[in-house]
Amino acid sequence: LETNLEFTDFEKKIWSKVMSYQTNKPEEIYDALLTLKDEATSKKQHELLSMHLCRLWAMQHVQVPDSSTTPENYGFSELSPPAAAYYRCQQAKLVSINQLRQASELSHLAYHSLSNDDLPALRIWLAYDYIETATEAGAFDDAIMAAQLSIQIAKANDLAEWEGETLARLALIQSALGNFEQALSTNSEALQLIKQPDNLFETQANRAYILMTANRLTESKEIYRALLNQNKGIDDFKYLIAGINLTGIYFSLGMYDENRKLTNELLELAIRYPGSYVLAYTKVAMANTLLQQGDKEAAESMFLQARLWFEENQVLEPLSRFLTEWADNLYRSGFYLEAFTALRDSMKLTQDIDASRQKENATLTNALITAEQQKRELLLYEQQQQQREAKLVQKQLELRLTLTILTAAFLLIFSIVMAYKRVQKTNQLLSEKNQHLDYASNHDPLTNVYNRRYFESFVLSRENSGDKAFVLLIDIDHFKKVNDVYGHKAGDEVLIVVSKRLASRLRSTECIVRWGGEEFLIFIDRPDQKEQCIQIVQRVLSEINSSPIYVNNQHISVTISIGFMALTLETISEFEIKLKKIDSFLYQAKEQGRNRAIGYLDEHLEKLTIESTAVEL
Ligand SMILES: Nc1nc2c(ncn2[C@@H]2O[C@H](COP(=O)(O)OP(=O)(O)OP(=O)(O)O)[C@@H](O)[C@H]2O)c(=O)[nH]1
Repeated sequence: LETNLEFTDFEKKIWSKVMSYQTNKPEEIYDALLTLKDEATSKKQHELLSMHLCRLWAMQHVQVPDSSTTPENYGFSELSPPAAAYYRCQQAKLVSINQLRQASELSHLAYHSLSNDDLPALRIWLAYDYIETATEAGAFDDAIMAAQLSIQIAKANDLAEWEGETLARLALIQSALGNFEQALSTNSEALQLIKQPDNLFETQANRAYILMTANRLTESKEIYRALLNQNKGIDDFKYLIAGINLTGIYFSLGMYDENRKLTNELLELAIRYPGSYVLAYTKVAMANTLLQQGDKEAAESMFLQARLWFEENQVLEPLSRFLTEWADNLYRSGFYLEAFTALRDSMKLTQDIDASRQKENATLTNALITAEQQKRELLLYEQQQQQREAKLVQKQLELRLTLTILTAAFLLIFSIVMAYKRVQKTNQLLSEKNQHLDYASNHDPLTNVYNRRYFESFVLSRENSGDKAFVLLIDIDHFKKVNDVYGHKAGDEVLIVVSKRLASRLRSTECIVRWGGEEFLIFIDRPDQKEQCIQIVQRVLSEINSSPIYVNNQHISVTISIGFMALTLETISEFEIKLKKIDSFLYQAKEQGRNRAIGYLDEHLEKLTIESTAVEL
């Protein structure tokens, strides 16, 4: 279930600065941490840094509340709901103004607001802090869980000293639960890891205390004696702490002489620290010693002085224990009434403590509920954030999809248009080509008049129409000579000019056909009258012979001979017979001297010869 518990580089930097508390003052660490502000990039990094800044600020401003400094000043995000780091900051501020009950509530809240998303460096700090809060509230399960988390993260980061300190605290919890063997074993583990002299002293004192609680007084006594020897003339407080506990053991073991000697020595030393807890504790030891010696008055006075200190400083739990011992001692010395009073006071105090514990428990429960609510809020907030992000991504996707569709549609339309244009162009080219082919298949390439192929289909389309027509078959006279004299190319030119001249007078209903080499056919659809046919023939003859043809700077005079016939369009075979007849008329025209026309104006009339401008019957 656990995520990666190793510190990142950023966390390591923070850690090394905050752990320099033995050589640096809080304000120095505070300033050192400020230099890391720009390196915090994520929200969690900001929270970790802000928690330490806030905590160090509170340490510098103990008993001087500064309402102008809100948590937001430490970079806690206003956007997201408060998190564990924020509560730890608030806790530090409450401690600084001595609001310990509220501070302890916030300690609960801070620890229970932790999530796997929080940085290991924040989690280890808050977990360790919480061990004490939870123990004081009697929430031993919570305390053990917090200790385990602290140990786990310490192990993941090779923080031996931290792991040792946590184990030392865990041992005390185990001892309080009556698991003395486990407590001693945990304490041994701690002793192997701890190197710092202060921590080492405390852990050894813990061991002696556990042994004392387990009623292993001789072992306990040896440790206390060793600690006493180590600190004599070196550290008064350590000497006093070890000494006070040792007097208790001497007393319990009936070693009254040693007890008296030590107690006197301790009191002499403790008096140098008026108002201190060590003085109060020493006075309790002294009171018991005096009572044992029979000096009841001095003993009672001494105990009262100590009792006042405990009451003033609300250190009630040890006081209730001392009262019980005191009552026991009074009873043994025969002061039954005093013993009863002391015992009654002790019980009253125990009741008060229990009530206070219950309050503390209620506080803890409240804190748990609040933490759960906060976690839910945080989760909701993150979900909303994720939803917002997801929506954004979806919108971007939709936009991209729309763009893709639009692009695809555009490309499709574009390609369709292009394909359409290509088809159009191809169709146009094809139709042009077809037109061209059509033209080429129906026309004579030299003169551009219709060819015989066209005429055949034309006649076929008119088969049996019964329409009247006038057909002229024209042949250029002595054309071979033109070729011979002026060249074949000039001959071609002559053919072109002749065809143009023949076509110049034709109407849309009339057509001209290149019939052979120098032969042309003129087809006149539904001629009006015979006179008009004669005029046509005359006009055709004069159109050619009236002016020479100008080719290659030379004038070539040309005449034509014509065979003609006015006819009715019936069957093709009949038409072919008639064409042969026309051909024979043409032949006759040649025979009769050329430059003339011979034919029928009516199939039933006689043959007619037309000479240039004159008409001969
Ligand atoms: N330059 C040219 N000459 C052609 C073409 N087609 C046919 N000819 C020539 O036309 C001439 C026809 O000669 P012939 O049929 O002997 O008759 P002719 O010389 O016209 O004499 P008559 O018809 O008897 O008056 C031939 O010499 C062909 O070579 C052509 O397309 N171009």
